[in-house]
Amino acid sequence: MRIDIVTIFPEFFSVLDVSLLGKARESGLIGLGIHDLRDFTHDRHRTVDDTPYGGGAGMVMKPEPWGEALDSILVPESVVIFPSPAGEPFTQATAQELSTEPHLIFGCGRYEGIDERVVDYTATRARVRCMSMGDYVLNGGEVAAMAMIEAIGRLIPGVIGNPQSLLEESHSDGLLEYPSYTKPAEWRGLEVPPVLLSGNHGAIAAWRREQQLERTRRIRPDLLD
Ligand SMILES: Nc1cc(-c2ccc3cc[nH]c3c2)n[nH]1
Repeated sequence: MRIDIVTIFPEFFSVLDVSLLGKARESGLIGLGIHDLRDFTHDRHRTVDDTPYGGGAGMVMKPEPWGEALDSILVPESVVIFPSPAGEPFTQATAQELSTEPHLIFGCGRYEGIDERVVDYTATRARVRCMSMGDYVLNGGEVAAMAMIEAIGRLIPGVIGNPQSLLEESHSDGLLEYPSYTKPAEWRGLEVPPVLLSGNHGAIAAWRREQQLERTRRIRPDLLD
């Protein structure tokens, strides 16, 4: 997979050079390109925003720099993702779906957002997804893009050492994950559930499934609808 990111804060994504995704890049599993939107401006002040038509507070990102930036990286197979509080919910299912794509482009907005014509025009040349990370408002798309890149990247075969662990996490099967324990067997008067020390794998699997269902009912009943 190749991932390209367009942003006015390219340094924000330098963290992708380390940890899990850093290794995936070194091994060639993920190609990464980070593009400064201001490199696609032509005025002395490298202007990327202007006042909104129709009035209102704040500034809107100009379409021209976005058009040139996306022209420089877009191919018909691309999926262009615009983080947005007005987008469709990004879920584990979305991450799974996008992890099979050959090319993702993340368009990180700032200010009050990007001129809508950028979304409309880009949709004539590639698939466009406006995606929300949740019902709260960030100052820009970079944090959302970072979260999506991590959620997607870790699902790419070969990125995670033990793919079995992907099968047992929250949301991988539509339920919250079961509680986990490790040594010591007793800690500050708290003991590990005895079934986990029994060696009875059938009983352990049944207990874990029940824990998933109980947790999901208690914490996220909406997942059971
Ligand atoms: N889930 C979520 C996305 C955002 C978001 C995404 C892009 C921009 C650009 C300017 N403000 C933004 C906010 N907030 N919350």
